[in-house]
Amino acid sequence: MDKLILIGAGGHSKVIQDIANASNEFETFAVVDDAIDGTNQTDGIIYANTSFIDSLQVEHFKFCIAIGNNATRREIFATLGIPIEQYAVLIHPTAVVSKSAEIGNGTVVMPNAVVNADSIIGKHCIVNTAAVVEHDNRMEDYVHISPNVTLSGIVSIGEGTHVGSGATVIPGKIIGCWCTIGAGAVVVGNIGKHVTAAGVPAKKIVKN
Ligand SMILES: CC(=O)SCCNC(=O)CCNC(=O)[C@H](O)C(C)(C)COP(=O)(O)OP(=O)(O)OC[C@H]1O[C@@H](n2cnc3c(N)ncnc32)[C@H](O)[C@@H]1OP(=O)(O)O
Repeated sequence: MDKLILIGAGGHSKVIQDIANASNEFETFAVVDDAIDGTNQTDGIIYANTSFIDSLQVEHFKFCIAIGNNATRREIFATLGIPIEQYAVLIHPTAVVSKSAEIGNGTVVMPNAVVNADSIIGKHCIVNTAAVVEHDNRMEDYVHISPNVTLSGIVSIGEGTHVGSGATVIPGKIIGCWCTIGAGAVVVGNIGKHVTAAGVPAKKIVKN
């Protein structure tokens, strides 16, 4: 079993620990976070400040940036400098992932999610609980697909975009990078970069 180190100790990290426990492929060795002072051990897991990683030979461990915020995952990956091959792909045993799908290092696929044929998912993405990523999707790095989202066939999602809980994207649509799609939205047209869109059909939200 690979020894797993989770970076981040919040709610998202707890769900990832459950995935690691359920997978029989990983054992959680440590949870590190900038908010933890010093080092302690609970139930055989080390809880430590992020600087704990400096004392380790990273090639002996697998890592996961267990933080929900997409921009923060990108920043931490860049700051730590741990090679991408050391980041785990974590897939809950109840998730269904096509053999022809590709999933990048650092990505987590949560319980009951589905990733269908020939979809390509980037690095450090989150396919959250019961999300459906249909066939031939393209998802760049640092994307978060929230619980119960449906991405229909041949959807493309740009880097860092967050699709909110229960949203649906109809087939063939393209959503640019660093967008936020509101919970429950139905995306029926392409969406540009850095856009927040919500509603049915999804429309850009402009803040005054
Ligand atoms: C396990 C997990 O928890 S994973 C995390 C999943 N997280 C999510 O799904 C969150 C998704 N985020 C949202 O839906 C947010 O409401 C956003 C991003 C769409 C908008 O957030 P903000 O920018 O803070 O906008 P704000 O709350 O001020 O609302 C702006 C307007 O949009 C409306 N609005 C906000 N969210 C939505 C939505 N999902 N659908 C329709 N309209 C919405 C508001 O009613 C408001 O309308 P008004 O100007 O007429 O009063």
